[in-house]
Amino acid sequence: MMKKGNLLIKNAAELVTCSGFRAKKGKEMSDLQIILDGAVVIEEGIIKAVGKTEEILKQYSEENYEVIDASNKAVLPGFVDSHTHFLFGGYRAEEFSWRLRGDSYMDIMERGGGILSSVKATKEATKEELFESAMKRLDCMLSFGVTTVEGKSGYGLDYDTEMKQLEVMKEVDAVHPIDVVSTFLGAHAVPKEYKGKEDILIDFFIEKVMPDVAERKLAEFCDVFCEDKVFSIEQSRRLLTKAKEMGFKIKLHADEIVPLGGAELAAELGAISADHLLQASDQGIRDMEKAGVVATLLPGTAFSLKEEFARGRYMIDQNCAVALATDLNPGSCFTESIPLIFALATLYMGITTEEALTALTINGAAAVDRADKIGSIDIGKQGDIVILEFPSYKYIPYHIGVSTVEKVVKDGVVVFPKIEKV
Ligand SMILES: N=CN[C@@H](CCC(=O)O)C(=O)O
Ligand SMILES: [Zn+2]
Repeated sequence: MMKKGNLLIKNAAELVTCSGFRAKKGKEMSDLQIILDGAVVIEEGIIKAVGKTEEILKQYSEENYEVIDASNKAVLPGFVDSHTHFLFGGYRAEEFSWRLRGDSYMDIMERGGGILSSVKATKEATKEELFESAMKRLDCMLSFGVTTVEGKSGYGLDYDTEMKQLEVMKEVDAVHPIDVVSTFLGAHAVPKEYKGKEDILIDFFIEKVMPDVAERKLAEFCDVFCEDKVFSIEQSRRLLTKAKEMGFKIKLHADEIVPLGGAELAAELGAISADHLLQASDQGIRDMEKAGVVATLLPGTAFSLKEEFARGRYMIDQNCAVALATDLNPGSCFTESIPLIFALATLYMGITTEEALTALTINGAAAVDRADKIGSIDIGKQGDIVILEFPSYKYIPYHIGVSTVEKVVKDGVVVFPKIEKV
């Protein structure tokens, strides 16, 4: 059980609350609900009061709390990185250089590399090795202000390795300050022996793996790589429909490389989010808006694969709720960097700084179905807070690619920088 703190943060130049308890759509994404000279009180890890410093100090005595003076600093909700594959064995640096020389991501996968090479390395890795490397990646994310992360299995594709990934994710969640939301992504790639027999693999997940994952509560979400030459719309529909019956919430890797209709399927099935969406159709975007599916965009991946970015501006103008995430993985996007995501979203996707901040806080929370608990500085939510070294959130994309985070608070406790006792 992580420690829960009693903390009072006062004199914040900007207290950027991002206030809300559900995903923000379209124009709502620009409304950050900022309190100038703001203060926030956290008791037992939960936000108790939010307001102007003067008002808060009339009601709450500083001597009952650890106090942080945030003069000349902006205070924001902790970031929610709602799409990652942070737990994996091995690396694929060689593949990166193949891509630089012109090989495509899908070609590398077709010839047995890509995801399948991470599957091999993850099968070979011990639980201890997976744990150690995952903890290191989460430490890096924490330094960027991430307080909740979604993590997927999918580098196993067999019973034992999928379970191993999910079990280690649970162990990491128990000891690391960042909260981990787990997703079962068994249907992430097709091993050689299942080529042309994808339906049999889907049956295997439905019958043999998912019931145990559900019973052992190893994952909250079920996801699928719905893509040409991976899993079809029909196979994805079958898998996710069963997943819903078993109590999983659902997500899709949708319309990343080919416009297959993944966005439409996400809306039809009532998915919590559809992710990537580089090739999502106008109809798919309209369907997602109507069905309230969060569009999770991963600009780091488009950048790393040298693809056109997803149409973030258009989606927001169509009144969608957009989230942004790193997609940290060993292949298509090996980065934990929130500043990089901010830079790409604002400079290349036509997304404003305000919208990007919403996309990484309350909408990230909505993408993991936790908008009632995290993603904003509201009374009753977890005391997950980021303090910048600068007086305004506007410095985040302006200081290009560099972290502006000075302190991170999780459940009312300062967890970054780590205070080493001497
Ligand atoms: N596109 C599919 N899956 C991952 C990549 C995983 C990998 O290349 O290892 C993604 O979201 O980008
Ligand atoms: Zn992914």
